[in-house]
Amino acid sequence: MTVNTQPVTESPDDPRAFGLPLVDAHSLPAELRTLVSRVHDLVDAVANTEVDTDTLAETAATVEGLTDRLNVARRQIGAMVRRELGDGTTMVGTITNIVEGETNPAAPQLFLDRTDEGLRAEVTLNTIYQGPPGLVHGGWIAAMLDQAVGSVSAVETSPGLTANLEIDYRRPTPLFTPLEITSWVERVEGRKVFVAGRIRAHGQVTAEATALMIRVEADG
Ligand SMILES: CCCCCCCCCCCCCC(=O)SCCNC(=O)CCNC(=O)[C@H](O)C(C)(C)COP(=O)(O)OP(=O)(O)OC[C@H]1O[C@@H](n2cnc3c(N)ncnc32)[C@H](O)[C@@H]1OP(=O)(O)O
Repeated sequence: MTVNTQPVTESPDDPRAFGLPLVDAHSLPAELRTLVSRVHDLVDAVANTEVDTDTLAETAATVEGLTDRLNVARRQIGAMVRRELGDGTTMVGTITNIVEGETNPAAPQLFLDRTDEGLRAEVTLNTIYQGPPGLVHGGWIAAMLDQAVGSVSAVETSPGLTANLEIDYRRPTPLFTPLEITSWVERVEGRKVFVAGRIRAHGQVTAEATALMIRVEADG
């Protein structure tokens, strides 16, 4: 049996949650956010460490114990989070989303916010997201753009799934550099939402995406 003892707001009536457990981002405990951030740093430390084997073995045992401690109370798969955007509107997504999820230490925490054109985020990536030396992995570039175009479609129309995603890699996307990610809706035809997005580093476009999102309705 799993028990969730965290003091979070349950709001099952938002149709964008598809009947799944939904919490408001602002009600997540500060302690959880701190833990996520510390583990994010831990992943980077593990990925890059050259310490001696005794330290490695001790650390592995410690981490195993911590994992067991946390696993006594797990969220339901698909649990959702609702975040408030700068203009007061809200966005709903899975709480462990690999790009944006508040509780996911592996996520780069790409927090998109509303602009006049669509959505925008800024993020700086470290070697956890490395593909070629010093550069962001192409799959991660696609993942961030998928998130950005999927989210703008959800915010400006209603939630949907990516049917098609096309990426043009224009220039290498550097690590340890602020990246600006933007997305916007180009047109809507019934359930089909045609969207686009881009990533810029130092003001120069490094990648561009076009995508087709298909809006889905909650059952019942
Ligand atoms: C569940 C929602 C969660 C919400 C979370 C919100 C946060 C968002 C952030 C998340 C961001 C991350 C996002 C992710 O990671 S989403 C995860 C990755 N995507 C998927 O897993 C989707 C898999 N595919 C499907 O489930 C189905 O194919 C879908 C649902 C997409 C459509 O199957 P459905 O049976 O419903 O519809 P339909 O087949 O009648 O097609 C409808 C229309 O679309 C046209 N068409 C279809 N495919 C293509 C194509 N490839 N190119 C061009 N056109 C295409 C088709 O011809 C038709 O046109 P028309 O004949 O009407 O003119």
